[in-house]
Parts: sequence; C-alpha cells; structure tokens
Amino acid sequence: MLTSSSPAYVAGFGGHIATEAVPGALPKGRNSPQRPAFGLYTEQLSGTAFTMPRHENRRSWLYRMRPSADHRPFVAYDDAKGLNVTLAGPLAPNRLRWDPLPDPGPETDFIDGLTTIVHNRAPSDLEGVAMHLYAANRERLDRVFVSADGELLVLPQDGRLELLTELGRIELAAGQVALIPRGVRFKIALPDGSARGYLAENYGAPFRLPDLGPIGANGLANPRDFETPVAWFEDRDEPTQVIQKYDGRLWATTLDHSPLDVVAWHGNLAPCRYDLSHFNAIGTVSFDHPDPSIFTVLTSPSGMAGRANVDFVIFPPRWMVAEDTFRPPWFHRNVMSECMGLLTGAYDAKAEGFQPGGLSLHNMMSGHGPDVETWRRASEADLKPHKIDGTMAFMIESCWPFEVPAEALGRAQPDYDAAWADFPKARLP
Ligand SMILES: O=C(O)Cc1cc(O)ccc1O
Ligand SMILES: [Fe+2]
Repeated sequence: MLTSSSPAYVAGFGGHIATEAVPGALPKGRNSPQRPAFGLYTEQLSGTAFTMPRHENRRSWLYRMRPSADHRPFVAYDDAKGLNVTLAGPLAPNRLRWDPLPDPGPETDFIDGLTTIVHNRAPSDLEGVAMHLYAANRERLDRVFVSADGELLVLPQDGRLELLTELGRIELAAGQVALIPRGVRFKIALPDGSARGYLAENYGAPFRLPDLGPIGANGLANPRDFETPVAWFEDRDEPTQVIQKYDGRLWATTLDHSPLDVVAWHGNLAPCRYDLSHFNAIGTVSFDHPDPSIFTVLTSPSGMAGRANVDFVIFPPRWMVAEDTFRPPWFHRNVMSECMGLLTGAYDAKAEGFQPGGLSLHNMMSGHGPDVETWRRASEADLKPHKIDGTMAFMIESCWPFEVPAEALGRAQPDYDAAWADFPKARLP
C-alpha cells in the first residue's frame, strides 16, 4: 500500500463537501479569490453543464499546486491493446457469454490490461456505456489515468485497490464499488500485488440514486452509505505520465510533477465508494418474481423519462419466500440490453458456465432466462423460505444495444445457446 494511514471519508451521496488537507488552503466566502492561500491555483471541475437544473448540477472547486492547464500536447498511446471500441461489423442478435480474462502477461498494469468486452453509442454522443475488464499484476505509481469519455464505475472482483484520486484516496475491496467522475485523474495502488475486476464507463448523465416511488423515503442504496474521501494530495516533482481516454482512444503526455496535487476542494462532484452489503434489498413477500429494477443501485437517465442510459443493478444475498412462484428470473425478452457480471458465488438463473469474473450479454429482445438445469430445479423445488447467500451478481442495463469488438467476439464461449437447448415440449390435454 502506498500510505499506511487509512483514508478518511464523508458520508452521503452527491452532497456538498468542503475539505482541506492543509489548514487555511480552502478560501472562505468565495470560490475564486484574487490570491488563493499559499499561491494555490483555483480550478472549477464541471461534471454537468453550467446551466443544468440545480438538483442535477455537479461541480467542484479545486485548489491545487499547479494548474491542470500546464501540460504538453497529448500523443496517441497504443500499449493498451485490449481497449477497443471500434465496431466489429453488423451486430448479430446472439446471446454471448465470456469466461474470466486469462492471467495478464508479465508486468501488466491496470491501464495496459484493460479489455473492452461490450460498449454502445460513442463517447462524443454523451450517451452510452462501455464495459471493460481489468486484470493487473503491476503497480505503476508513476502514471495516472483519466477518462474524459465517461464516469467510471470500478467493481473489484479479486484483489484490493487503492484509488489515489485528485480529490482523495479510496480503499476498495471486492464487494465494494467506486465511482470516479469524468475527468478526475487517479492512479492505482495494488496492495495485494495483483487485481482483477470490472470497469463500467458511463458516457452519459452522471449516476444518481433512483427514485423510490411507493417504497418511500428509505431503502435500496441509502445515501449515507456512500463515502467520499477528504482532500489528500502528493507533493511529488517526478515525471508523471498522464494517460487520458478521449473519444474512445488513449492519449499520453508527461508532466514534471504529479497532478494529484489538490490541497483543498469543495463542491458536489467527487469520487465515492459504496459497500454493496449495505444495499437494502426489497422483494416480494407474496408471489411472483419482481422486475429486477427493484435492485437498482444507481441510474444514469437517458433523455426519455423512465428509460435508463445505464442502470447499475445488483443481485445480492436475500430471502426468497414467494409462494406458488417460479422463483428464479423468468424467461424474457427485453427492449433494454443486459450485460451481466458476477463478483462472487453463483447466479440464481444459471446453474453453470457463468463464473466470477465472467460476463454475459443479452442484447435487446434476445430471449433468455433460466438455463435448463435451473428451470428443472426451480420447477420441482419445495417452496420453503430459502436464503440466496454468498453471491453478488450485477447488471449494467442500457437502452442502447451493445456492440462487441472483434477481439471480444473471438473470446466468447463457443456454445452459450446450449444453456437453453433441450427444454421438454409442453403437453397439451
Ligand atoms: O436476465 C437476467 O438474468 C437479469 C434479470 C434478472 C431478473 O431477476 C429478472 C429479469 C432479468 O433480466
Ligand atoms: Fe434478463
């Protein structure tokens, strides 16, 4: 680990925070004083247009040792071979599933090990989402990563991460997730020497908590369980490479100092983390399997009310008590496109073949649901109260059908369709 002391956090989601790592660094009563304390530079980081309604407006004011504007031109960076959002040709309406990534080659850091599996839209549309996998066995603290294309949702599956961001430090273990706003630079320490997991990149509106409707004022992911780090900085005058994702590609420049030099900040645009075990799962206490929207942790709306650009949904441990009900997910065809991952355990719709670290894609209107084995067991089960435990699957659901780059298509399991082969035919009277 880079630093021995644990970072401190402030509780809440999207709240306005004021924090300084050096007393007196944060200006009082104004954002942009003529001479900020200690010769710091003032910078506004906008995550939404200046003119967004107040309740959707996200921005922070940063007080840093050097302005971000001080850098040389970016040049194309080609060493992250798996990061790919080019189209593979016509999109076939096939269901796809992937095993976990193989171990990365020697000395692969987080950036070079990124592998894009599915994506939709284009970053310059300001809509859509990409799902990358990461697998790293090398820690590089001499470079930082930043996506101008989207907000990053980091989902560790194995190995801890320490995210050293411009706005503070976040410790992250499997079962926790982090959100890093578009444009925030960070580097990654690997306390366990290696790590793997999922990285969803949201090109659209920043994730927010979903409305709760008749559920009421509490439930699902509660705001106070999100943790935002307090200001932290490093005063490091060493060459630091900045790798920026911009319009689907990577670009690099080298600074003569670390850009993680924000001494104080205030605002409501900041990274945060959330422990999925705090999710208050709500389900049926009578019959039928509710729509999975009931498990939405965060949502990024599209321009159409009720239709998400991206929903981040989880399938956590929970009690199943429904009477006279086929309890696993039903067979369905969905106008929304579903990309699923598994952090630990087994998923209740798939008896085999869907492994932790793997991924599946059920694109718009493709028929899917329980595999044959799951269907048989659930149809014959004695319906006592039953706890689904030791599992955490998640879904990145989007209104835009996902594309699959050629490399990812080549890696897909050869016969995923077999999951739904050989169902017995119904017998009519
Ligand atoms: O396809 C899936 O496994 C995800 C899913 C889960 C569920 O409980 C209901 C619908 C749905 O799409
Ligand atoms: Fe589904």
